[in-house]
Formats: sequence, structure tokens, C-alpha cells
Amino acid sequence: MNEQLGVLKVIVVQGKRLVIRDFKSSDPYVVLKLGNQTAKTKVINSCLNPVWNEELNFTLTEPLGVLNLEVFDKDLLKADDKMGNAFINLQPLVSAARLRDILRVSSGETTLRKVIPDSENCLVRESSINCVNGEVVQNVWLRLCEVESGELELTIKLITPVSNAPSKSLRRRRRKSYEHYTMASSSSSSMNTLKLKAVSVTNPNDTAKKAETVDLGNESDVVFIQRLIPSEQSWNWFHYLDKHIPWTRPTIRVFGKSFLQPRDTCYVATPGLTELSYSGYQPHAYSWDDYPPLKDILDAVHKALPGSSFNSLLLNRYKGGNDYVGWHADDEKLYGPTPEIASLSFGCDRDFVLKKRPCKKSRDGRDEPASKRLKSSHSDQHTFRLKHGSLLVMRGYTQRDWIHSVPKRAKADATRINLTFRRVF
Ligand SMILES: O=C(O)CCC(=O)C(=O)O
Ligand SMILES: [Fe+2]
Repeated sequence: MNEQLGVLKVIVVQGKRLVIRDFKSSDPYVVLKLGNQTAKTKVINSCLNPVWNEELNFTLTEPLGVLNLEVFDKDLLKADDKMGNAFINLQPLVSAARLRDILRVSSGETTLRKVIPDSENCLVRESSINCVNGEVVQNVWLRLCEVESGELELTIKLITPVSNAPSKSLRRRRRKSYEHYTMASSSSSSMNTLKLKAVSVTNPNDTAKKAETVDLGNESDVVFIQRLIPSEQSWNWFHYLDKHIPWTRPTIRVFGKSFLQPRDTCYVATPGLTELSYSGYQPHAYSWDDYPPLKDILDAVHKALPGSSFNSLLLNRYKGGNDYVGWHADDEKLYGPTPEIASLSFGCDRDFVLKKRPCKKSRDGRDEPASKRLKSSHSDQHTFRLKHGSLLVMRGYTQRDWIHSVPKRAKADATRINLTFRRVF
């Protein structure tokens, strides 16, 4: 049976910079879910910075879940629109309650621990967990995910009886909780602070980090990691790139006709490489030092792909579902015959479609029908849903034998940023 730990009081304080989902504003409300318990705030009409100050109560049981929050825009005539979501791991709060019991703190205000924003939580800034007159209280600002902007402020209180004889599960875990803390003696001031080492919370989506390899046949394959970069980190990078990259929408030539490229673009490369040119357009090559976070992103990709060594990057920004990239292969000579191309996505989900070339030169240079070249056990088309933080890598002869595209999608109403890392030889 689930063991009851106490009552979780969640005060949904306010939202900031929420997105517009109606004509000029939104009518936001928040849905909170903990296991099979659900609660909602009231709707605040026409407001992007709503103040709810509403307290919603949940029973907290073991095993501990994650508190999920979703913001919606209330609509009368159609389904409510999504305005982003966030989650908060309750483990630090429960560990802090155990520490309170161990230290027998029951009056005044004491900081029990801190949780730092990191790549595996939605925190906007560091958050303290305090014991206030026996109650364990955490104030958090959460960045909303799967949306262009928005933050939520919550105050969370865990009400458990201050116990000198902890429950069975607390006893089981007590030893483990000690390992998380480096304690110094508390001061005698009314606001005591224990010197605790800030620890990060674990990512409930860890399983999404697993790599899946799709064998395309004939020495071509695709590696797909649905969530390489955790959500919070991905949003930080998304916002940086959206704001700071000098995006341009160039005119390109396709089949002798000039078009405005249906997405924004930018190119970054190590100095001295052969220049890139595609569809009659030669982008200016910015340097990695111009946009230092790109070096952190490159490091993360190199770490995920041991042995890789990318020296150039093509960035694309799709400002909505009408922006797209048509069928093509990244088979420019400067990448060599078997380029490894690593594609990292942030923001709105989009489909990435790979399709076998109708007829293409085989490795020895002869034209052969596709049916002859590729084993029948391999499918002719693959679609990957590229999500916020996804990594997709094309390898081997994929550029020679396959073409790829990100088609228009009417429902993709938010911005997506995609980074393709390549090595120029
Ligand atoms: O946006 C994407 O996922 C793909 C972009 C792409 O194919 C390219 O830049 O060559
Ligand atoms: Fe491409």
C-alpha cells in the first residue's frame, strides 16, 4: 500500500510573460497533476501576467511522484489552447522534511537546503527550502516548456507531523539523505542557515536519453536520441539562439528560379575551411567565438558522439508551421563521401522525413535501380518526430542514397530552432 507522507499545499502565485493564444491576450488557468490527483486554478480573463494566489491541496504518498503543471487558455467555442507546461520534483522537499525531523527544528525560520537550476529541472533560479515554524516551504519560479515564453511562481508547503520517530520509509532513506548534505553548525540568528551542498534533482525523463539506431541498409544509418538535452537547458539555449543569432532569410535559386528560403538561417564555421555554398547562396561564416554558447552546445554534441569532430554548423529557424525545408541531401563535396551530420532541435516539435532517393549512383559510381541496390527488408521512408532537445545523426552513405525534409505542418504554430553540425574536410 502507498504510505502517506503528508499534505502538499501548492499555492499557484502568479504567471509572467505567458503567451498570447487569443486575438490579443489569453484567459489562462493552471492544471496541476500529482499521480491520479488533479486540481485547477480559476481562469483569469485577458491577462498574460495573471495573479492567482490560489492554494490547491494534494495528499503526498510514497512512491513520490512529480508534480506536473500545465497552463491553458480557456476558450468557449473550441478546445482550450496549450500555453506550456512544467514539472517539479518533490524529492528535495521530502528530504528537507526529513532533515527538519533529524535536526528537530520546529520554530523560527531555517534554510534546510537549496536546489539549483540545472539541465534536469525547470527552475529559473536557485530555490531555497526553508523550515518556517515547523512547515517545510519552497518558493519556485518555473520556466514553461513547449512554448515560446512564460514562467510560473509557486509556493509549495509540505505539512507533515514533526516526528522524532520517523516512518519506516523515512528510516530506510535516512542514511541516504545524510549523504546529500554537508552540514555546518547553525547560527543563533532567527534565520538559521545550514551550509548544505546544493544538489540537483533527477530527471524523470532519463529513459528518453537512450539512442535508437535505424539501419537504412547499404552502410547508411540514423541514430536518434529523443531527449539528449534536458528541457530546461534546451529552453535556455533556445532563448539565447532566438535572440542573439543574426538570422537571415536569404534568396536562393532552385531549378533556375529565385525563392525566399522558407526559414531563417545562419552559418558558423572554424576559420579557414572551404566555404559552404548551396542553392546559389553562399552564407557568411560567423566564428564560434561570436556566439560562445554555441561552443557549449558543440561540446554536448561531441560528448554524445564519441569520436566526432564537427567544425561547422548550419542553423535554421522555423517561425511556424509554414516554414520548412524541402527534399534535399547534404551531399556537398566539402563534407566528403560519408558525412556524419548531427542535428539538434529546440522548441516546437516537427517531423523529419527521410526518403530513399528514387535513383542514385551506387558506391562504385554506376546508376542502378533502387530496388537492386537496397535490401527489401529496409523501408523506403522513415519519419522522426524531432522534439525539444532531440538529436538525430545521419551517417554512412545516407546523403548519397537518401533525401530528407522537414515538411510544412499547419499545427506547428511555434518556433523551432535546428542546428546541424557537420565536418568540412
Ligand atoms: O531542420 C532540420 O531538422 C533539418 C535541417 C536540414 O536538413 C539542413 O539544414 O540541411
Ligand atoms: Fe539537410
